[in-house]
Amino acid sequence: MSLHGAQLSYGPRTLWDGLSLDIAAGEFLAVLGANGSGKTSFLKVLLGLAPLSAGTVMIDGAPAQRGHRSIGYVPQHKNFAPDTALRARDLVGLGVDGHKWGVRIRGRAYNQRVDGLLAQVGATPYAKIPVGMLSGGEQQRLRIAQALASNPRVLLCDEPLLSLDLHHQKAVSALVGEQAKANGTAVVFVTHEINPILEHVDRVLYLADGRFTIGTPAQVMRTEVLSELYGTRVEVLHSNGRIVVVGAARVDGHAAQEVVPS
Ligand SMILES: Nc1ncnc2c1ncn2[C@@H]1O[C@H](COP(=O)(O)OP(=O)(O)OP(=O)(O)O)[C@@H](O)[C@H]1O
Repeated sequence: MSLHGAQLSYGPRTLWDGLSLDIAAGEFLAVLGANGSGKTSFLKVLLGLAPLSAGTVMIDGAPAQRGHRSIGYVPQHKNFAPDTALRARDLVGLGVDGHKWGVRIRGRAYNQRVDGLLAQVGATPYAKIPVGMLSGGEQQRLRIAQALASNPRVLLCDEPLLSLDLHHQKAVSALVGEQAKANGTAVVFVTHEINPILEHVDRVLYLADGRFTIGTPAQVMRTEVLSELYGTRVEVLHSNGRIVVVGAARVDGHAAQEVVPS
């Protein structure tokens, strides 16, 4: 997956410009930045849903386009309607490659694949419950299982940890990290909070006020680098293996994160 000289503007506002980036197979890229900095728009470009204003974007050797077969996508969380007539395992089944097994053919391979995915996200106990009756976090785990189902070459995740408790944040992060390393999936993971995924992240793309910086977490998550990016003093503190960005409220969008753990 690669972008070359990429620019995205909406009217007079440029979200980013001159963005060139190769994301290798097996690489885990975290996309960070304040509300409105263009994280979701970055994913939309990769999905072929938002055209670049300049530059090129290639996915798996072809220009980004809607419905690309190589892509698994975990959209930003929205709850299913309470009366959605789809059981948890059916939702995950929709992600299993229909070209191999067919959605209607519930053969052994299909069932084994769905069972394995449900187990991986800890969803086995509620496999037969309609999705609209599940909690936000339970629904989110199913969406992740669905996105992984086709063993995609590229996995795009938009704030997938938001409605998860700490235990499931860790489990899902590990699952996505393993998908990258064991299966060579290139992962782009949009998040406000780097700490739950820190051990899996290879590089960070940090967006701010129409500018960006790219590098390893150690290169990017530094006081000098983020202060330069924001054009204002931002402190990056390292405490008990956690990274805390302290600065103006607009810096990372979550005021609560700006409290240094004691
Ligand atoms: N289709 C569009 N037309 C015009 N402006 C848009 C469009 N899509 C997004 N924007 C604007 O671009 C900016 C970036 O939006 P985006 O959703 O990418 O931000 P984000 O970094 O994902 O934010 P958040 O953390 O709040 O989810 C916002 O100011 C948004 O209003």
